[in-house]
Amino acid sequence: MAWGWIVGSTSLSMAYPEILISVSFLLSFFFFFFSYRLRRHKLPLNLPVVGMVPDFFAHISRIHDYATEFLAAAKWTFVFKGPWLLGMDMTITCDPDNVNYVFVTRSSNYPKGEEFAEIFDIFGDSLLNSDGEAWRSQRKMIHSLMSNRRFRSYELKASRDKVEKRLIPLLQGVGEQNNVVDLQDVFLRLTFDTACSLILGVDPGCLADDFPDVPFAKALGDAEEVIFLRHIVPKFWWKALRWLGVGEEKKLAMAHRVMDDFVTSTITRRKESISKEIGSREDGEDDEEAAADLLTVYMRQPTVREKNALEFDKFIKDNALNLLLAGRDTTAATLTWFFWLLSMHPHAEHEILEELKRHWPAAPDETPNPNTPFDRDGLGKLVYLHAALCECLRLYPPIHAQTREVAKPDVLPSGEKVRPGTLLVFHAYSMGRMEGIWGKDCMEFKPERWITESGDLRHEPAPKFFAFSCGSRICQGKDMAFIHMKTVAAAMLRNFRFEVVEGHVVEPKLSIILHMKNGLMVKVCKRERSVVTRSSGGRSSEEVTRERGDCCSMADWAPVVVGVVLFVLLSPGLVLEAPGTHRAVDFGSMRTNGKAVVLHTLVFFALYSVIIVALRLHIYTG
Ligand code: HEM
Repeated sequence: MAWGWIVGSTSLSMAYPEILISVSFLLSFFFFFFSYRLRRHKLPLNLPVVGMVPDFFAHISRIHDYATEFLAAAKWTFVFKGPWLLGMDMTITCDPDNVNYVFVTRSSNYPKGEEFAEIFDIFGDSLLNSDGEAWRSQRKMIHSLMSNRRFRSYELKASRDKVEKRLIPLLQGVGEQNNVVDLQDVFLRLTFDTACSLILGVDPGCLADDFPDVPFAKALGDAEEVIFLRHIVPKFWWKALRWLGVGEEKKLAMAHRVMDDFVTSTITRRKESISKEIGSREDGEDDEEAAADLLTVYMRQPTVREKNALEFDKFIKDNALNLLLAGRDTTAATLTWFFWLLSMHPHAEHEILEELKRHWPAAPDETPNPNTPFDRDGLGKLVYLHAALCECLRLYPPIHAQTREVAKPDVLPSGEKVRPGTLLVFHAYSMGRMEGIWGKDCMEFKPERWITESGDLRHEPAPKFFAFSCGSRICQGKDMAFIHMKTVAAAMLRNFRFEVVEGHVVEPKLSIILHMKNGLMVKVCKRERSVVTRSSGGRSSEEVTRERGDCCSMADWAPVVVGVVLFVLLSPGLVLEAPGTHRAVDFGSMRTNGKAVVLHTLVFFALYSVIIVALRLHIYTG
């Protein structure tokens, strides 16, 4: 074997070979022992040189559950070791005290940072990417736009319009033709049309019977995947690819161009028409019927009209893309997980339908009723629906993790010391699944936990319910998101039943947003008067993994089995007597070749890591 030649070709002899043999055996033993113990305790395996990266990649197909397991084992905070010298160590936490400390109490010491801005470079100098004064002034402006009275009523109207005129007729068509449809795709199209209408005042018509190709939507999906990759590969690697313009980075550059072209051309067209509109109206005259999207509201502000064109364009362009991402993907992802959860929990679906019946008294006739009779107050009465959405966001937060940098050395409430250069990762997904935070039933979907004894909605503090972030950077679209999601869910559930296609596997996609990897394939059936809900044919990836129970136990034993087999295979280079050759150890004379022992051990570790990674990848990806 090549390794045997390498091992044998070194020449340094050492006295006391027994010590080296013992060290080698001890190392191997500890390696087996700790790797086995760590896996039993669900902690990642930390290897020399490569750190925990092989273990991480071995579990990448179930990355969120993997993080949940090791955070639970580590009591909510864990220092993840990257390869030596690459600066990829990170402190991962799901401890609400740490969240409160970093996002609220001492937020000035924990900026998003320059690395975040670089990773999210396609969003320019937008709100999402900035810190300090630049962030504060943009946040203030966006807050004033989103709380504008005309925008607030337009928001509800636009949302209802899309549901009544597009979504319900489309689903009705799918149901009548007995077709199967991907609900995730439907929601992404719907929320893209709605977000464009609300932000830019145009409807791209993405949600249509023929499901047209939408380059912007595909580009945004590609960008989300590549930005996720930037988080998990070494910095120098993705930067080199970006510089060379190849691989995934080329995909991102192309996606960026498509998105930029769309936003720029739309804004240019809208600016002209809004200017004409404003010009044709007398000063101070306020037309209640006129469009009141964010761009229009922004342009109608007297202070903005005085701004120079460059300042204006920069603010709008940088933030439009930011808001489209914020508004489209988060809401669509939540709705997708929500409908999947309902398909698995008929009781919750039944409760929502009962609530809808109470507040939507007219019984549906033979044809689906597209009209959603809910205004802001009406939606406010749908407490159970709201609770079910919160429960979905607890278990499947679309922004599954957030990062922060450290400005000055500090100690977190959990006791971890942090200093400049430490990357903090707050894993919202794990936070919703910790027994110590949500109780023994934390893994169950129970909307009831959000309802008080008096029937009101239970408020949970933001550091605990972290789906919308917390502190000064809490999501600005939370209200808007609930209005839209409740309008969509109420209309869909009132009119249709959804059956997840038998055997469809549901699992998260590797992306900055928690989308479903395979979408959500469903059959659409018209809702009958007597509501009969059925449990779903779809299965979660966790269920699939559970079904492969033998594989899991095999995964637990894999480090030990591989270690023993590898050691036996490698042993000829270490222990066999071979006069005249330069083996690591010549048992005949008990002479040891020092370099060869080191090499032997390194080869052992390297092969061990590769085999374990390959094995685990095979086991978990099937
Ligand atoms: C279920 C739906 C939504 C969820 C779960 C959600 C969650 C979040 C989270 C976790 C953040 C913090 C991100 C970060 O700081 O990196 C955020 C920020 C933000 N969200 Fe949302 N969001 C949702 C919907 C929306 C909608 C519909 C809008 C409006 C178009 C919106 C607008 C924003 C904005 C402007 C920020 C930036 C706030 C800042 O940095 O000061 N979000 N959102």
